[in-house]
Amino acid sequence: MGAPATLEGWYVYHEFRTINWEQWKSIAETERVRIMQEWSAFANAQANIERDRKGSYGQYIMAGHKADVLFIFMRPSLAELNQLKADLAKTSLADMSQSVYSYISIVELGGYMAKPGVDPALDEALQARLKPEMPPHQHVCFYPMNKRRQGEDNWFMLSEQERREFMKAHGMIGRQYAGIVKQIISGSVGLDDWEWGVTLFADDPLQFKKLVYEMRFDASSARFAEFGPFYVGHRASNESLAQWLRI
Ligand code: VOV
Repeated sequence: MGAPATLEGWYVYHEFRTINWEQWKSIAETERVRIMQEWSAFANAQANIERDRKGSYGQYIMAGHKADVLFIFMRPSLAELNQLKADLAKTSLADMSQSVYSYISIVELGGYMAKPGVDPALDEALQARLKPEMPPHQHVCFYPMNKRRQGEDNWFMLSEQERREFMKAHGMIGRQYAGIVKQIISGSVGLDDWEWGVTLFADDPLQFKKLVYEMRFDASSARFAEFGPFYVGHRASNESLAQWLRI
């Protein structure tokens, strides 16, 4: 036995924030407009970096009490994500909000996704999955998860063959959602509190429920998966974020 080979791509930083509404309402309209203009410049700079294929960026408005907004950043290095954390903190919108949750991980693919005899660094399709552009879908869903280590249900004590079979069945369910739900699986063992971060993208949020529920009945989730909190939201352009915040 031994750890299976994995392929890693960009580091991922999910930043969840809530707006300090009292403070936001207490400032002048002109100041709110200035803050949102400043934010748009920040977000546009992120979009340019994405266009240059040096990272990726998404901004979302979140449902429920857990967070108001989610910013997702991907970069080649952790140090770049740490710089981004500071750049974000220096914006005026950061002064009007606070971090309520964050998640650090790295885009991960099973090593057997590599084509035999082909250098993964030269496989363009693989590289596009390891360094993904933020999918354009209208909705996002994030949750962290572990694979169980309990009695008979210990994922990490299975043989490679067994794990492969479980993941094959898992992949078959996922494939039925091709073009409907896109997943970015990021590994976080040694990086954050759970073993993986799951980020799903879909135009119709109902499809998150359908997919996650269907997977619950598959052994790889039914027997082995443990889940953290779920976050769901919709994609926000600079204009729609400003509109959402308008008093
Ligand atoms: C959109 C659907 C979708 C599709 C097509 C899909 C396919 C695949 C394939 C083919 C593979 C294996 C190769 C690899 O890439 O590693 C995986 C791998 C993985 N998945 Fe997945 N998954 C999906 C979706 C999908 C969901 C919704 C979840 C959350 C589980 C749930 O119950 O809530 C998930 C989890 C994972 C994890 C944690 C891993 C890594 C496990 C490990 O031990 O390595 N995944 N996944």
